[in-house]
Amino acid sequence: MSAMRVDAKVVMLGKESVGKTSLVERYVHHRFLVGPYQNTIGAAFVAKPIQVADRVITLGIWDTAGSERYEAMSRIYYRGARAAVVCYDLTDSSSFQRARFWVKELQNCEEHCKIYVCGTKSDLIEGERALRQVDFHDAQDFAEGDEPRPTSRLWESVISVASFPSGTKLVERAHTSKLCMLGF
Ligand SMILES: Nc1nc2c(ncn2[C@@H]2O[C@H](COP(=O)(O)OP(=O)(O)OP(=O)(O)O)[C@@H](O)[C@H]2O)c(=O)[nH]1
Repeated sequence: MSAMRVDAKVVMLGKESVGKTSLVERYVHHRFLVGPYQNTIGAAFVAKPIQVADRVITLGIWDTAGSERYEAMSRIYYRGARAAVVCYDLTDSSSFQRARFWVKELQNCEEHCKIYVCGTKSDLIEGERALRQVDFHDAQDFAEGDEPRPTSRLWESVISVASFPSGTKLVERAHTSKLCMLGF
């Protein structure tokens, strides 16, 4: 059996339970899994063919485990990635700190990797704004930041899909987020 050809490697990074697997499930299988949370062990791989202009390319998506216990392993998965989706949970400020960690690391180690910062679980704050622990403007400032190489995009809400002057897009809901916005 011949090995599958992957045209672009994409890696999902972020603290445990932020919703990385849910995003991938939504994108690849158009579903949101309900039921007890099962943490990813090591990493999971899924291939997703997408149409870009007149050709089909295959994304190879590595969904890494968020637990710090697997941190060293996650480094293996982001090596050579064309894009990284760094997720944080809008209701968990510590997850945003963790996202900052991954963004910094990618900026230092993976020069050619496009970085997308994605706030998840917006449905939780829709009914109760007080649950929000990560300020929108803080996330936006960070994504557009003063780093030598700023992140490519910040997503907070797929519904508003607001466009910012820098071209930043916002997607906030794991249920509806579309990784196809990666722009390949
Ligand atoms: N309310 C809500 N819950 C979500 C959302 N996305 C994920 N969850 C829940 O959050 C929990 C963790 O989701 P996962 O997708 O497994 O998180 P993960 O980042 O892959 O976690 P690790 O595998 O530990 O790294 C699960 O119980 C999900 O159902 C969302 O958008 N809204």
